[in-house]
Amino acid sequence: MGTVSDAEKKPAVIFVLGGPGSGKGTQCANVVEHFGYTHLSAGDLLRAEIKSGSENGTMIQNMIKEGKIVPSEVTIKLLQKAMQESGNDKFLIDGFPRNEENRAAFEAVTKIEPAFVLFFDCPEEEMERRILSRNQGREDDNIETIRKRFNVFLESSLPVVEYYESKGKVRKVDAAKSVEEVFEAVKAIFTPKEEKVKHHSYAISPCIENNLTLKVSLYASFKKLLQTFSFLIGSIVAIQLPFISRVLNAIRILLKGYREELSFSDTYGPPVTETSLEHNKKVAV
Ligand SMILES: Nc1ncnc2c1ncn2[C@@H]1O[C@H](COP(=O)(O)OP(=O)(O)OP(=O)(O)O)[C@@H](O)[C@H]1O
Ligand SMILES: Nc1ccn([C@@H]2O[C@H](COP(=O)(O)O)[C@@H](O)[C@H]2O)c(=O)n1
Repeated sequence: MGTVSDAEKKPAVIFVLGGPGSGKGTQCANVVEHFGYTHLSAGDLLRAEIKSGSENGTMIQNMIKEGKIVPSEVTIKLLQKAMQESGNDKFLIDGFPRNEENRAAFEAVTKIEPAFVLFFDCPEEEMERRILSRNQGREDDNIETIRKRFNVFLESSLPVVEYYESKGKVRKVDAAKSVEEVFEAVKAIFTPKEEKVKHHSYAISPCIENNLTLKVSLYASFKKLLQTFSFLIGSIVAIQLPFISRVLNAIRILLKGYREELSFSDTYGPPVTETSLEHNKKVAV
C-alpha cells in the first residue's frame, strides 16, 4: 500500500451552519483562538470581492441585497484561494454550503468531505433581535432582507443540514444561550474524548502538565518509601517483642538488685559477704 505524501494530504474541513445571526462568526472566532483553525466566512469573502472591484462585484452585491445565494463556482473559487493562501490545513468554513448546489459542487471540485458540520440552532426571533442590533453597516441587515434570508435558510440551507444529519455528521449546539455558554458546548465538540477523560474538560498546557506529573510522581514515590520504612520498623518490633521484653526484664532485675545492694550498704555499712560474716562472728567470740 502506498503512503500519502504531504502534498496529497487533504485539509480538515468543518462546515459551520446556522440561520442568519445565530452566532456562527462569533463562535468561529473563539474556535480559532483555542483550536488553531483558520476561519473562512463565505459571506466575508463575497463582501471582500465586492470591495476589491472585481468583475463579479456588482452581481454579488445584488444577490446579497436580495438575500439570494451567489453561484457556487464564484464562492468555491474564493474559498479555494483563501485555503491555499492560509498555509493552514484545518478550516472552519462558515456559512457554506448554503444550498444543495454549493454542497455538491464543493465536494466535486475539491474532493473534500467535511469532518463534521457544526450547526447553530437558534429561534428566529432571537436571530432577528441579534441582527437588528449588530450595527456593522451591512446592507442586508434590514428587516426586509432579513426575512428573505430566513426563507432561504429554511428552504435551501436546512436541507443541507438534513443531508449531513443522515450521514451522522451534524453536531448541533443550542445557540440561544449566552456567548460563553454556547462556546462551552462548542469546546466540548472540539475536545477529543481522551482529553476530556484526562483533564475533566480543563485545558492544561503541556508544560504545566509535565511539571504537575513530575511533582505527583515524586510525591507518590516518597509516600511509598515512607510506608515501606514504617512497615519494616513495625515488623522488626513485632518479631523481636519477646526478646526485647526479656532484655528489659533483665535490666529491671539488675537495677532492682543494685538498688537493694545500695540501700543495704547505706543503712548497715558494707555489704554482707561470707567473709564479713565470718569476721563478725570472730569479733563476737
Ligand atoms: N450567544 C449570543 N448571545 C447574544 N448575542 C450574540 C450571541 N452570539 C452572537 N451574538 C451577537 O449577535 C450578532 C450576530 O452574531 P454573528 O455575526 O456571530 O452571527 P452569524 O451567524 O455569523 O450571522 P450571519 O450569518 O448573518 O453573518 C452579533 O452582533 C453578535 O455579537
Ligand atoms: N455560501 C454563501 C454564503 C453567503 N452568500 C451570500 O452572502 C450573504 C451574507 O452571508 P453571511 O453568511 O455573511 O450571512 C448571504 O445572504 C448570501 O447572499 C452566498 O451567496 N453564498
